[in-house]
Amino acid sequence: MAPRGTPAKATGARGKGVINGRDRGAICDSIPWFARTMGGVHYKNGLCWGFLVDEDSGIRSYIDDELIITRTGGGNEKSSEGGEKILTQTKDHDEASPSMALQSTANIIPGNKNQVLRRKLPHRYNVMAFFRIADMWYEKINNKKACRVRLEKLDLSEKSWWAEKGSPKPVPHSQRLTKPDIKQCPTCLTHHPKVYSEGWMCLSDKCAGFWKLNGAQPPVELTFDQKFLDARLPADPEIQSPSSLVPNLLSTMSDDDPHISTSTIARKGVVCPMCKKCITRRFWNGWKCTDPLANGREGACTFQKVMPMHLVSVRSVSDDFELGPIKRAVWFDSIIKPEVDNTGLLPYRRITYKLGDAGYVTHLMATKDINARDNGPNDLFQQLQVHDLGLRRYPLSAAKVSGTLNAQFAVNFGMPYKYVVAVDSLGFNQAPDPVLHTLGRLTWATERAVSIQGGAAKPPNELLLLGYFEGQNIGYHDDGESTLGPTIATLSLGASSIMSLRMKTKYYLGLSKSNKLTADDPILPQCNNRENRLELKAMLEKGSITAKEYEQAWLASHKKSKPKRDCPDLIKMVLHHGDMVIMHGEGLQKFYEHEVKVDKDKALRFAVTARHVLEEKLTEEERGKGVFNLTPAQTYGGQ
Ligand SMILES: O=C(O)CCC(=O)C(=O)O
Ligand SMILES: [Fe+2]
Repeated sequence: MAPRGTPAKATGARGKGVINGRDRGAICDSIPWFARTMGGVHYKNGLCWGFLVDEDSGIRSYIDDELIITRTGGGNEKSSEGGEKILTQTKDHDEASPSMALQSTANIIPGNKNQVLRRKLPHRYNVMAFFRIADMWYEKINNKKACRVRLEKLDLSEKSWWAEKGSPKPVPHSQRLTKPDIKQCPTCLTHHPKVYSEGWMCLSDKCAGFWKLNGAQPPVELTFDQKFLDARLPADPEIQSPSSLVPNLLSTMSDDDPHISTSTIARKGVVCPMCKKCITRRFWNGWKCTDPLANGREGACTFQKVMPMHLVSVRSVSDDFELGPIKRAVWFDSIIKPEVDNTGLLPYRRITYKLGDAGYVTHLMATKDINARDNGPNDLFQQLQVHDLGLRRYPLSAAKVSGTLNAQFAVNFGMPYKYVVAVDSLGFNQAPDPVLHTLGRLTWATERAVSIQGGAAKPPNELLLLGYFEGQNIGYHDDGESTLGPTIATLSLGASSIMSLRMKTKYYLGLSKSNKLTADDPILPQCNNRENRLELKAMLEKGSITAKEYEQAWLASHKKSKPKRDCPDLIKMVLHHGDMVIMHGEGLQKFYEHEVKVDKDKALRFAVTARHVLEEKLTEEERGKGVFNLTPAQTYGGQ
């Protein structure tokens, strides 16, 4: 469909745009009115705030210098014949009507893969201008009802930056046509504009005459009526945009504000004041437009904003009245009942949760005295903030949305640990004193937690330090099993958190996401439908049923068990400042997963995790990084 005046081939836009979005993750992090990593519309509190129109803008979409016509909801999928994406879901109610009633503004982000605009756009994602929803109606797309909107640019006096080079100045708003052709439906009596030049249609989804052209189904390809495209609502100075088009977050934060440096708002992205690129908060102490890790692929904008990192005290992140637990646990009634040992590792209380052959989780609970000793958790919490550790956020290795970063700030010392993030590791000889003190504590905890169970642990040769700003968590994951030894020890500092552990869904249900029976299903204790699974497996092994009969009986019994989707949490622990957790057993990472949720309004937490990376998989140089010699002061004896 090529309405009058639209060039057939993409031509150059006259301007450079107002914001440069390289990837969707950075856009969503930096622009408050488009914080949606999935889908084309950002809804919040009942209103539409932004539309992203990229390659799949859907059938009968339209964009020009002042107007956009798009869909508000539903999912797209490639049709079975391939090619054009088709509508697969619709919404019963439309989300655009409150925005229209309240005359709120919305913004448009076209991606450079958009074919409808036919303009060469300067960036991968581009921000246009403020628009308002001028019309809303229903159509049928792929035989499903879909809500459509027509948005008009708010300020018609200025030529749009994305207008074609050399295009004429816009006609003054006062001289514009104000109404398209409008007709009343003889059946439902509502009024609708003539949207398509092929003829007027009733656009009320409840009407018997809905979406019919002279009583018959309209063709799929339709052409917008030129009057519908030309009409503009009268100018209305009352309609104001609620925020700046180019967010200026930095102007709202004072360097002197002691509450801001690790706050939720301070880990948002910013728009570079020099080159207008959306930049995420990748660095512990601020934003840099060019990431040294990108090796020049990003251009060379020199903008950086370094935030003074105000010291967060243990007091301000600790709810405990006298700063620290006194040998007590919060009892969550975990499904796995713990063993409690008050004497074996004095002054710690040791709580161990056993998960059969898979392994065990030991929680060492610190005391007020442990925390207050020299170079103890209170000192370490402060020292880790004072030293420049090089903490930063890394791209998430399995990100669905390009540019998504791991939530936490990380730095890796010793052998490279590449499981969660591809972190470039520093040798232990570059580790500052407080980091070596944490290594001393974790080496002690690793050895003690395993030897008290009659085992022998390999000492750690890798340390990952994670910094959690306010509101950051780590979702369910495992720490990987192929390159790591079986013991993983973590020291918690600062804000308290809840660590939970559950069986991976694949083993809990015995079924993958794509409904395939899990091969070599271990049928672990606490898994769903365990008795029946064991019985069927025994029958299969005896040869009393065939593999096919097994599968059929298995699926039937699974369905009957009415399973929950995910395994309930088997272990839940409150990790206080100074506590250590030791996970031991390969099966623990293979069959189970863990998550940590930090007290949500607390400014800061560090988690320091020591692991043993298997050396066979590493190069000579990498092995050298894991060698360390602790001084007597850095060596910990459990006090
Ligand atoms: O924050 C924590 O206590 C645990 C972190 C963790 O699970 C990890 O680093 O893999
Ligand atoms: Fe982990």
